[in-house]
Amino acid sequence: MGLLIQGVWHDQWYNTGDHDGEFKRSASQFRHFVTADGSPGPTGDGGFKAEAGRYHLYVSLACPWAHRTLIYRKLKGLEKIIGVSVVDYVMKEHGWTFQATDPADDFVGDQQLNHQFMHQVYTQADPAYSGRVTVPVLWDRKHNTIVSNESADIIRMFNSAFDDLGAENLDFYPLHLQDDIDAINERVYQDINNGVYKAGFATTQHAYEGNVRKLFAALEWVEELLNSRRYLTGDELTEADWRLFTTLVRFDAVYVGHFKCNLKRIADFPNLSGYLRELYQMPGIAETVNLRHIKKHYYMSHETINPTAVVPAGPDIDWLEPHDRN
Ligand SMILES: N[C@@H](CCC(=O)N[C@@H](CS)C(=O)NCC(=O)O)C(=O)O
Repeated sequence: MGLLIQGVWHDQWYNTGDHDGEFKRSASQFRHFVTADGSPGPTGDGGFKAEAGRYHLYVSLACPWAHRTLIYRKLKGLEKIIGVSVVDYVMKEHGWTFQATDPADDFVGDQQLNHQFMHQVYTQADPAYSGRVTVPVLWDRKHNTIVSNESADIIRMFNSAFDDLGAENLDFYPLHLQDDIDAINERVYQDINNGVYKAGFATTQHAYEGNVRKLFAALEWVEELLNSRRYLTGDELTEADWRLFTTLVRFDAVYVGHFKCNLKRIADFPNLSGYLRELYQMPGIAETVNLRHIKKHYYMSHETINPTAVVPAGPDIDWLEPHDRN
């Protein structure tokens, strides 16, 4: 794990020392938007028009943020027009790499730029880049640069910008639900999506306790919401659900043990566990979930948390068990 400083790679772990043992996620720096006509989006510059074959997505199958973008690429039917490159699951002194630890993973590699390391993709976009080298990244082959390294923005682009190019007619951010989605996203992001990291990367008891309690209070809140609602905002499946899904699907396999989020498992919440299975069982979704990469990534990459890099065998989860939600 490391970062780029003025385009030079430095191997260093997250610094929690300046924040009382709290993990602070840094803001994404490439914030342009692909739009149907190339006009500027909510942030960044214009000039990124939706075109078949022009954009390429870099992901880790382990990463919950990158996973959102893979789900959208699948559900919106964008696989033929947006290529993808997958990094290896081990992220250590070189950060994300394109060298497969397991030779059977022939899908690991940089299909677009042929680099060895993800940080080279960043320095190709900006030779003086300073900051973390994160996935996902949406690459523009035309301008030879990064459009965005913010998953929340990339899924909004995938949701609508490619609709004239034959994308599936599905809208996960419909106008009438946008306020509800934004409000739910905010708490889910702070306390659940990022909450598991804030608990897991905390380096003081105090920081850990505060974050793990908030996380479980938020899970109880969602459990309660799902008593009366099929999905987070009601009857329609939206962006809010997919953003929660990628954390839930990793929870019992990784966050309970590795990140010490162990007050309960998702399996112990009747609504959340049925809801998780319902989403998992939707067409195309299971193909985006690689629990081998997920488990190996966390347990083998975070040396300060799991120095032996031993990966636990369980839990044994039956994803295809009926979800009983209707
Ligand atoms: N805000 C970003 C966060 C992405 C992110 O933090 N990705 C992690 C992987 S799960 C990463 O690449 N971390 C590498 C690092 O921080 O050095 C997004 O949602 O796109």
